[in-house]
Amino acid sequence: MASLSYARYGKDNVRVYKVHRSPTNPSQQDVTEMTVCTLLEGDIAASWTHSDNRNIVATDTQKQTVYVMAKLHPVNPPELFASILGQHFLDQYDHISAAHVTITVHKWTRMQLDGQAHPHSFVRDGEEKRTVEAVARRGQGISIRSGITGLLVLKSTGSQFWGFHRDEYTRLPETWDRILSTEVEAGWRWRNFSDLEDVKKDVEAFDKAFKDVTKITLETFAKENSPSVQNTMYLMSEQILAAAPRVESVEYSLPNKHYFEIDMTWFNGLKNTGKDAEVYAPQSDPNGLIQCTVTRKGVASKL
Ligand SMILES: O=c1[nH]c(=O)c2[nH]c(=O)[nH]c2[nH]1
Repeated sequence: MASLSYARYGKDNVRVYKVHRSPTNPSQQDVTEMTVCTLLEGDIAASWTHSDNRNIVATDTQKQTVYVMAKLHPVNPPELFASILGQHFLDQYDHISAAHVTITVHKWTRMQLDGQAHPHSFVRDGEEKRTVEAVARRGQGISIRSGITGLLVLKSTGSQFWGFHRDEYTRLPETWDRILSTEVEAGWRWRNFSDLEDVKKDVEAFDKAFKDVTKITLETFAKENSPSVQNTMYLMSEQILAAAPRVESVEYSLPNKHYFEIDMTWFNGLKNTGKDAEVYAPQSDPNGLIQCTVTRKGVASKL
């Protein structure tokens, strides 16, 4: 017969905004906007199997908890706030065995006006998001995966793709000069944290890693004469492992967003391919999709 083999539940898309006003100058403010998801595991099966809701911490309660924790605690870095929330659910509810907390941070960059940082005006200067997935599991500490998604980049030259396998299915010509564009999704997993205090001890590492990953990703993308998306993402991952000692593994997922040359010889012999190519057709689909996980030596890998 049937048995419930896995269940978790919670509130998704909890939108939260928090302002910090300087105690000495209240118009000098910092803001954070994020979207939070909480999912709880534990002794909850009876709700599914026997209509018994006694152990169900309502998803509304989980949402109210997010608001209260955001009021009582720092929301930055998001890795810390996710850990505080996760640990709270374990401390508050004995029958909950694991709390999954996912945070997506939305960019608000301080405006620069006449060369001056404005005290309380911000601009959305990019759609890329900082992300965190934390799991607080009773007796097993806190595991954290940080990430960045939606970072759209393009280079108009400095990318090649040749020497790949050819057979009767192959049509793609080799190229020594092509456009390369992708929407970066990167993730980095931290060595397990024994508890919330352990997270707090390393709290500066989170913002540093996010800055380092962004810089390494952009610089490597721009500077390398890329032989393939595969090689470029590996070089990025290696540098991140070197820059962030507590990071155990790095994951990249990179779509290859193609730009096709357009043959215009039908129009009075107009040359627009090869070295004459200037006008291209950006493709929305299909796209290549290249993924990897690069693990610090000595840590078990999945390949
Ligand atoms: O960098 C690339 N890797 C591939 O595996 C591939 N395949 C393809 O058609 N173009 C590319 N580009």
